[in-house]
Amino acid sequence: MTAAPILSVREAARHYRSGDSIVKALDGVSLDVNAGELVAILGPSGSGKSTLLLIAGLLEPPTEGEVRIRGTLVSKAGEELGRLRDFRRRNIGFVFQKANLIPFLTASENVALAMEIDDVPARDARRHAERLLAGLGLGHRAGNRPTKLSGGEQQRVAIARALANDPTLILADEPTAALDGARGRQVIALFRQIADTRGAGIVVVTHDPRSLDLFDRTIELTDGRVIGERSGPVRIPAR
Ligand SMILES: Nc1ncnc2c1ncn2[C@@H]1O[C@H](COP(=O)(O)OP(=O)(O)OP(=O)(O)O)[C@@H](O)[C@H]1O
Repeated sequence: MTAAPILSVREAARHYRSGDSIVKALDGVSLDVNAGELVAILGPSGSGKSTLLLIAGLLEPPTEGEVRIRGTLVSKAGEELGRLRDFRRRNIGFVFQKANLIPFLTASENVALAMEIDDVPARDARRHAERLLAGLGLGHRAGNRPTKLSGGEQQRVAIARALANDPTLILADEPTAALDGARGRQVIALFRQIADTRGAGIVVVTHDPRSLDLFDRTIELTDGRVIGERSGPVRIPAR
């Protein structure tokens, strides 16, 4: 028997009313992501990339369509998502363009907090946070506050925080936008490693063509619809 995809979005639409007109932010998009897969979402500004992540991440309900996580129907049109808060915290890790760390907490406290909210005892949470940070090459930074960290380091702390509850699905919205090319690639390489070693399904919205060779698949959106899908890593020709 083949396992159900980690994430399955079916015919998802999200329409917003804007004055007298309707904005079709998403207009019938389907997407499956399997364990260990790293998928890129590409598309021009306003094409619906963030909306797709919000729906996949159970932060917004679709206006039409449904979302399954590991085969279980969790979100569909018109359903309230408040009841899924715990489910979301345990199963889905989010990484955003800005790291959004809490400025008065150290790196390890920021990561530990994600576990303490989930009732992990503080000492265990701190120990696990330090292990995660060390695994991301930040062991020496665990005691630093965010202002003492570079942009790339802050983003790695945010990734450690997203990994804290060992999610099966990780959703990242332009996580490398604030980073230079080399640091951006390091972040995507980290996602590649996490997909390979933990079997997480990972979806990354990106504008950066330079790291596309690290992805298993790219999906291109325009005007809320999928206009292209490519399997297999994109090989970037040497210049
Ligand atoms: N809450 C909202 N109310 C009304 N319109 C919205 C809302 N959220 C998004 N939209 C519209 O839906 C469309 C898709 O937005 P979305 O943020 O998903 O695009 P995006 O591809 O992520 O863009 P960007 O690359 O600029 O972040 C846009 O036209 C946007 O203005």
